[in-house]
Amino acid sequence: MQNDIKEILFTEEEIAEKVKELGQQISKDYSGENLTVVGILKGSNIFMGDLIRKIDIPLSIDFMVVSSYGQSTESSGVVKVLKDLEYSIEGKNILIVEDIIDTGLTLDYLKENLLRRKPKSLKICTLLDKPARRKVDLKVDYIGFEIPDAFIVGYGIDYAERYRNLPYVAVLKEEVYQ
Ligand SMILES: O=P(O)(O)OC[C@H]1O[C@H](OP(=O)(O)OP(=O)(O)O)[C@H](O)[C@@H]1O
Ligand code: HPA
Ligand SMILES: [Mg+2]
Repeated sequence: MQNDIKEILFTEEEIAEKVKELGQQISKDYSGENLTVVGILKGSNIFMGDLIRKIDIPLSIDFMVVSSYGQSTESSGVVKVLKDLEYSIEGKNILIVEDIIDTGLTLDYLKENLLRRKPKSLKICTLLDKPARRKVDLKVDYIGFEIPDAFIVGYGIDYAERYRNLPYVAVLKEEVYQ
């Protein structure tokens, strides 16, 4: 696994520090409010688990499973919903948690989809933001790190379902997928 890595962008320690900062900011911003954190699986699995343990106000969690990359390093442009939320979000403050925003197509679709369900508010938190590849305009409320235009793996993020268990965020060697 490690042999396929070109460069580590963020170590376990750097990620932990950033997640703590994000958790503190979110706790402050939602203090006294209800909060439902919606994780977008599978990629957000590890980030979401770490983040909610750094948020020290009462909250609920729910998940959606969506996929658009499959076995590729390019978005198919079609967001497939494999599992929907369990609960209604009407009248609730919703915080979407993503691992990475790349073209923005996944979140553009999800935002529209969730707004139709009439939440009280809808915000987005992502660990990684790759603005160079954006295809749609998107407002992101909480960003961990901005990253360069390269294919990323680790800390929940995959290539063809592999590398999610790497504890750091890294750039995958091009020869692995070319
Ligand atoms: O901004 P975009 O170009 O839409 O890319 C971001 C999305 O792509 C990845 O999901 P993927 O479809 O790979 O599913 P996964 O979370 O199961 O890996 C990632 O987890 C985001 O949800
Ligand atoms: N790596 C893995 N999955 C992704 C990426 C990436 O850089 N961008 C969008 N989905
Ligand atoms: Mg993926």
